[in-house]
Amino acid sequence: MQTKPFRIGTRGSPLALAQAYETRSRLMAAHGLPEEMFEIVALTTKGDRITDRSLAEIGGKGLFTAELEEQLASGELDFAVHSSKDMPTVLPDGLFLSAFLPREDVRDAFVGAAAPRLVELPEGATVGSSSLRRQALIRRLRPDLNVITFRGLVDTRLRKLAEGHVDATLLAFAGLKRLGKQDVPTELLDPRDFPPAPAQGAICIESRIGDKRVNTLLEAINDRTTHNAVTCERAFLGALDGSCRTPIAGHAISEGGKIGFYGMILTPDGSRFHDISSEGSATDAERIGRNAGEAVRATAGTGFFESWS
Ligand SMILES: NCc1[nH]cc(CCC(=O)O)c1CC(=O)O
Repeated sequence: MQTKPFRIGTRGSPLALAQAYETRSRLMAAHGLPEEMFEIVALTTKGDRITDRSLAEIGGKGLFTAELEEQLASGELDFAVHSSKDMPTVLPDGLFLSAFLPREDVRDAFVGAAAPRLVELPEGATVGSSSLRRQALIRRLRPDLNVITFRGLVDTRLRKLAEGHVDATLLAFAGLKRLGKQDVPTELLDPRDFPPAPAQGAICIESRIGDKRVNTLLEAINDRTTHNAVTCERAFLGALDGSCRTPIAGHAISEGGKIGFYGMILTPDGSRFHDISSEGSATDAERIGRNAGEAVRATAGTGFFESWS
């Protein structure tokens, strides 16, 4: 008897679709299944529809995931493929992140029209970015620059750059690579000066807790090292992220059973920041991240978070 195909939920953006296709290919290879066993279902989310305001303004990360999660919970979809970076730290009851694909390059890419490197931009040049973290990190390194909010699909942003709306922009290198645009960056930013967003560069799969058929399928493509690193980074974010208005960076490297973590919070103007390094056993990934978040929160004090809101 022919089994029903798995229904894979995704956003409809070119990046999201590329990520869903990559997931399907890995599942086909891991299980020797034909393409017909997977049906890709693309949904338009609220985050995709509203492109003229910053995410923090319109309600944060859940905007990209709510519709997919409703259809997952109702059984309309079997699993959903996401950029881990876009996932809220708290998921709806009954859903979990069941698998992570091997992580892509975590670095932010600088795309400069006026100069190839961030440090070489002329004084007062305009940089477009939608991310509070990137905006704050740019201002920290280059307080003279004019940083503007700049949302939309990768192609839209690159077009606006080409048309001269801005002198430079920043994008995740991972996303550019997945779109075949690895040659677009004029500089790749060092994660020590420019730490990435928690979970940047990692594709995750969300499914129903207790759905044995689906979770067994997904387990085969889970990358343990990525799972550990992203779990640590998300725990850091979870310990800090009350409002989604705080610029937060976090990067964990998991290797040989160990995990090393570096995290940072900044004021939106980049004038003040607190950072933390910690390490431990990879089996403690979640605790290492959460402890780092609590420690940095305590060092910063409540005044730090209230100083700009
Ligand atoms: N919110 C947008 C988003 N979510 C994930 C990525 C890139 C891919 C990734 O980090 O895995 C991007 C685009 C960007 O930041 O340039």
